[in-house]
Amino acid sequence: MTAVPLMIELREQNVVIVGGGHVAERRIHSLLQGGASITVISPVIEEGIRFHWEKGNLKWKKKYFESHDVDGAFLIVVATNDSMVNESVIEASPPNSLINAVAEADKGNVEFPAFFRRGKLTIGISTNGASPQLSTKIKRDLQTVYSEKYEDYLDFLFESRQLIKKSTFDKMHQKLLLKELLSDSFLDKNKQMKAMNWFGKLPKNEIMG
Ligand SMILES: C[C@@]1(CC(=O)O)c2cc3[nH]c(cc4nc(cc5[nH]c(cc(n2)[C@H]1CCC(=O)O)[C@@](C)(CC(=O)O)[C@@H]5CCC(=O)O)C(CC(=O)O)=C4CCC(=O)O)c(CCC(=O)O)c3CC(=O)O
Ligand SMILES: NC(=O)C1=CN([C@@H]2O[C@H](COP(=O)(O)OP(=O)(O)OC[C@H]3O[C@@H](n4cnc5c(N)ncnc54)[C@H](O)[C@@H]3O)[C@@H](O)[C@H]2O)C=CC1
Repeated sequence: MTAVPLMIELREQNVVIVGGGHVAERRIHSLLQGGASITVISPVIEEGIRFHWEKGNLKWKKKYFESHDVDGAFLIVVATNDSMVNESVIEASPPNSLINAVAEADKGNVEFPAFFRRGKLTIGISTNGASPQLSTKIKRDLQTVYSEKYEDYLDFLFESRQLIKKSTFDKMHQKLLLKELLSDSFLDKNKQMKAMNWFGKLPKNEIMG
């Protein structure tokens, strides 16, 4: 069996992270980007987690895990260094909750891919648990191919698409035009501005507004 990639909306969802070590810190870094409502259960926490706790970005319960700690959780990150504790967290998890078991992936039902963002572009890599370090290596390779330039480029593609969709061009022409924007030459800011100027002047389809 192989896991299916999904992008997930976690804004204000209850996420419980059991354990406050290095892996928990890595998860927090990703989850805060999604606006999750995070509670960390751990007697001690890494500096990076403390930083976010002091800023009010997450809750911290300074204690050992107890089964009621995962009540009402949407996503649970099982990240202690004690396999017996990890086991009891999984057992206490509500039915249908998402579980990321960092020490034994098979015991959970969601995995975190290696990923990076360029504005609206997200590139995630998974090896289905075979080699997380290969994922990291591939991520570094792709970071050079999809450089910082892509951040503005994605905004350009987004805005152009809105304008093209509102134009009187038929669907076929719209699709062709959108495809043309994938030419590397549009990574150039000047070319983007010229194109936007042109798209802005296209007659609009009044029915679509
Ligand atoms: C299945 C998965 C489930 C999940 O955690 O979601 C999982 C599972 C496990 N990882 C383990 C070990 C390590 N993981 C890393 C690093 C990363 N691990 C990540 C994801 C995943 N790890 C998911 C699969 C993703 C995929 O298939 O690629 C990354 C990509 C993303 C992230 O963590 O955010 C992140 C890179 C961050 C980045 O660069 O972006 C390192 C290196 C390091 O820490 O520097 C080591 C030590 C070296 C080694 O063992 O390889 C162990 C053994 C633990 C033990 O020995 O006890 C297990 C448990 C098992 O194999 O069952
Ligand atoms: N998925 C991944 O990417 C990786 C997974 N791992 C696995 O993840 C585990 C955790 O790794 P690290 O974060 O580096 O460990 P760590 O040793 O830095 O942190 C462990 C944390 O668990 C907490 N803890 C221990 N007992 C607890 C309890 N009863 N209740 C609540 N919290 C408790 C500790 O206070 C500590 O904060 C490792 O044992 C290893 O098996 C390790 C590296 C990468």
